[in-house]
Amino acid sequence: MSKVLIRAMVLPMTGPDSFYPQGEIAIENDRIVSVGAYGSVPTGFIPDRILELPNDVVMPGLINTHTHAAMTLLRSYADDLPLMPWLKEKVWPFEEKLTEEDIYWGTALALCEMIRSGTTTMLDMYASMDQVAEAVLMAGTRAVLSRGLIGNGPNGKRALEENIELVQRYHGAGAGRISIMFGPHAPYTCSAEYLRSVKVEADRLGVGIHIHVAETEDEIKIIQEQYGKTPVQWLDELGLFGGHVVAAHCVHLTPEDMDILASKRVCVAHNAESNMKLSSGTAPITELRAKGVILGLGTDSASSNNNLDLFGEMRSAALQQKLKVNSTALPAYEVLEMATLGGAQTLGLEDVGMLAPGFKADIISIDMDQPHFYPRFSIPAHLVYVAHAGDVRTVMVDGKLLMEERKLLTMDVGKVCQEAETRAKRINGELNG
Ligand SMILES: CSC[C@H]1O[C@@H](n2cnc3c(O)ncnc32)[C@H](O)[C@@H]1O
Ligand SMILES: [Zn+2]
Repeated sequence: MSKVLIRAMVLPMTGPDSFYPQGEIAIENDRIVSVGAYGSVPTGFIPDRILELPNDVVMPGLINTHTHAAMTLLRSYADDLPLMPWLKEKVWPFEEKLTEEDIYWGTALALCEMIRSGTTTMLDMYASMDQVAEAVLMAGTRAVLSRGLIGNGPNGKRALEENIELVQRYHGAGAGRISIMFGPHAPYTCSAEYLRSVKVEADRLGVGIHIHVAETEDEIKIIQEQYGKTPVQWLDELGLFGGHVVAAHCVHLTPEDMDILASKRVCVAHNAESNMKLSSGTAPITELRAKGVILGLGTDSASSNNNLDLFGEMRSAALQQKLKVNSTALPAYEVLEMATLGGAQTLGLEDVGMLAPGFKADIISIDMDQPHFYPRFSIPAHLVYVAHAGDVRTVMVDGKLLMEERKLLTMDVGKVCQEAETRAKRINGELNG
């Protein structure tokens, strides 16, 4: 039994007006007991530990709703290309060379970076997902994991079996910190028959589906030529929607596509920086919000971003919508919601994304006693337009500290960086001499 009391400025993300300049959060084991102003802690709550953080803002841990964690090994390896040549000429040949251990260490590197930038939960899509799950269990974070399924390739059938085994082995692992979804890669890499069989298995096992959708104009053209429809219409007609689905990107949508996403309650993972870097386009986030679509933020991989910093991603997402629509689009609090509660809803996690009694104690603190945070007019604006990864001081998941005073407590950062460097350079040597 552990009891922790945090004293700080508290932004609970329970509504635009809720903020405690002198707040307190009481935590018992993995859950929050109370959140309020100084003195609000229930009588009889005797903490084992008090974290005094009067100059920090404490908020829910950030949620990355679309990534490929192990691709940290390809960071700054394949730049300045559009999606299809990037995948076909650079990324897929590199990925062919990855061993299971490479994927473990690449994921560990991603988790070091995520914790250090305040991300407590990710939705991942990759191969060798047992390795990813083990890295998550070691790091102590929360994760939703999906086996990436390229159905049209020679390994499509085996990959689907692996996704089924992943559910059986890891759904609920780490005291519920890990859950599993199916990960059909995209409508252009999976046939109709394959996608139907993924949906049958997802329904049978009671888990969701995570898929790239409508990311580029090339994709729209391919699907239009093959099926005479938009990717969203095509997936809808196949019956893929209706259960829990996370559609990553959704950059190129018709008004009818947006209505389908809204009516089928498809959740959208928005990846502003990856969409900019690959020159894919600007997603219609303001319109999707207006239609009531559930929205989260993702970084995509460290190969198309090239970092996993959700603070940077919040800023980019906001600025990009302002450029596309007008300066009132996507204000700071709404972006913060996408990175916290919206992310939790996107991943189907009911007890994270807010600081409230009964919620999981997934909490971060940001050191506000730095020149770039003065004067303190608006905390949400500071968090979105000013803050960066290096401002995160404390990270807690399930009531356990993963980082304190910027020191990682669950991982040996030096060892992880060394392993990643050696492994990435080995593959580069094999490919490029
Ligand atoms: C089969 S595992 C997942 C697969 O997806 C690739 N990938 C990474 N980023 C993107 C993206 O933005 N669009 C499409 N595919 C992407 C990754 O390299 C893996 O091969
Ligand atoms: Zn992706």
